[in-house]
Amino acid sequence: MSPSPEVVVHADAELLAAATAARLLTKLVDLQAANGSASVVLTGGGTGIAVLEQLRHSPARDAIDWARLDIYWGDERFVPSADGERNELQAREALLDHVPVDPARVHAMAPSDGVLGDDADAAAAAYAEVLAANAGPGAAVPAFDVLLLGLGGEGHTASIFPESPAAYENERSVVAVRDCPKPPPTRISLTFPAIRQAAEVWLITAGEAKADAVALALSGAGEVQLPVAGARGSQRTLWLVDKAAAGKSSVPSPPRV
Ligand SMILES: O=C(O)[C@H](O)[C@@H](O)[C@H](O)[C@H](O)COP(=O)(O)O
Repeated sequence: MSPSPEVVVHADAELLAAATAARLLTKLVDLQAANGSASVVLTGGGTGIAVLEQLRHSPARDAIDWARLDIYWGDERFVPSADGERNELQAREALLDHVPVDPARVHAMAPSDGVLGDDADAAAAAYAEVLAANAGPGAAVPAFDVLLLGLGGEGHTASIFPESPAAYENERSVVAVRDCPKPPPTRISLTFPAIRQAAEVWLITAGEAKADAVALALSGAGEVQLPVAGARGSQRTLWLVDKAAAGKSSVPSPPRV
């Protein structure tokens, strides 16, 4: 696992989303130049979707070769495919339906009205198979280049909630989670072992409501009580936060504008 998170603080939520979009764009362009392709794991939540919207509007957007980008999700709400709560639907509206991605390289998690029916465990197992099919030799999960995550006020990330079974999962790469405190209650989520296969994990969060979780995570809280603390990349863990979310942490604030 990477060393302690690097923290970058931006003045406000809008600047955070714009700066993160610019950072992601440059990262993916560099990866494609070096490796011929790139992979990214998207997150749900308002901040994660705001980054995608900013990326859509970037004048440099098509510097990314969208056809050579593998796209995954860190978690999904287990609802019907047309339900606006779906992270995939929100990501498509924000960005993916506006750029020429290769549909075969967009790996969405199953909806509750798909071929697997309303069986969240089957949906989780199916996604684990997708990950394994796209992983390197002997690996169960691709070595994602960049894995984006959001943060809940009580410390959840992806759909790993405090003290939940998913927080204790050390074998499977994908699990169904139920009775989530953040609606909708049933979700599909990557687990810590899967998240930690990513070269870089970027945690993106904004707002005063996240300040306690940010401060606790940066001061050494455990991953079961505060799951975001366990979300580390194999090479790098980057926390991209706004000033309000950093308000209770001893991290340098952005320059006065
Ligand atoms: O599907 C989800 O809900 C997300 O994956 C979840 O982990 C989200 O990122 C956080 O709850 C932050 O959400 P906000 O950015 O909207 O606060």
